[in-house]
Amino acid sequence: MAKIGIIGSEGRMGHALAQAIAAAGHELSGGVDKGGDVAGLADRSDALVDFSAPSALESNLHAAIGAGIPILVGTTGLEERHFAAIDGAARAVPVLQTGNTSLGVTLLAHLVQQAASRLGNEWDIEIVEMHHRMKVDAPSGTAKLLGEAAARGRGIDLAAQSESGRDGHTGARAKGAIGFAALRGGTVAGEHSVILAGEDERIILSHSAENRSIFARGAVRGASWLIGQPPARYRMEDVLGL
Ligand SMILES: NC(=O)C1=CN([C@@H]2O[C@H](COP(=O)(O)OP(=O)(O)OC[C@H]3O[C@@H](n4cnc5c(N)ncnc54)[C@H](OP(=O)(O)O)[C@@H]3O)[C@@H](O)[C@H]2O)C=CC1
Ligand SMILES: O=C(O)C1=N[C@H](C(=O)O)C[C@H](O)C1
Repeated sequence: MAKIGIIGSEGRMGHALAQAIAAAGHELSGGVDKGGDVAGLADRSDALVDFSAPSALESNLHAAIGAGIPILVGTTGLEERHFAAIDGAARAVPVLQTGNTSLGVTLLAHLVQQAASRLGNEWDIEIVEMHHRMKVDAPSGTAKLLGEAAARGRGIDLAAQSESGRDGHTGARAKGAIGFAALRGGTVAGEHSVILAGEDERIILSHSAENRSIFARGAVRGASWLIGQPPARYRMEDVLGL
């Protein structure tokens, strides 16, 4: 049994995570939200799980380092400086960062990488996602993760070849681009489709999250797996043995 602390405990994911911690037989060591004592939470936890906001990331990493415990970062909307901070923290403690903690999306990313590597760049890749009306970042962390998988398969740099936010006279699609489209509405937990569009045919690889429990279960599995691992940066693939 592990003592797991939640950052963002009063949020949608925080509530789902509290249930998943109990269901897995672990102990909830406590939770913090904006302005809370994250260092104090880290001191009484075996691992931290962060589903909060990018602005909280650096103090969360410091708290994990201060207590010498692992941290799983599920927060999305992260930028380059956040990834640099994660790399730095991973020299001191085990850190797992992912845009999606579910088994299904982790496997989907593998399938996308394989499909992209086998099909030439005359096959256009578009990633479409839909989430609930309260989501604040776009494209979703999962869409970016799937885009990275497709880019790895193609052997290209995603940042240099992504197209998003098309509007107005955009001109023709650039050959080899990976496109993103984000829809928002209702209470959708998470829908992602990777469309590989070729001459006269399309392959569509999709994942539907029916509720947040899949993310919560994956996060609990990831956090408990991190305990006892040496300091490094980990991925959900490591946890799930994929
Ligand atoms: N990786 C994955 O598998 C998944 C990732 N996510 C991501 O997790 C994040 C949270 O999602 P969700 O639960 O829906 O969002 P919510 O807005 O429902 O919850 C966020 C929580 O974080 C708290 N918070 C905000 N700022 C801070 C801070 N500086 N320090 C500590 N706590 C803070 C909020 O508190 P307050 O209200 O006081 O601001 C709130 O309780 C998002 O980035 C989302 O994209 C979501 C699902 C799955
Ligand atoms: O904000 C959400 O709700 C979700 N965020 C993650 C993302 O940005 O991909 C994961 C999931 O799709 C739900």
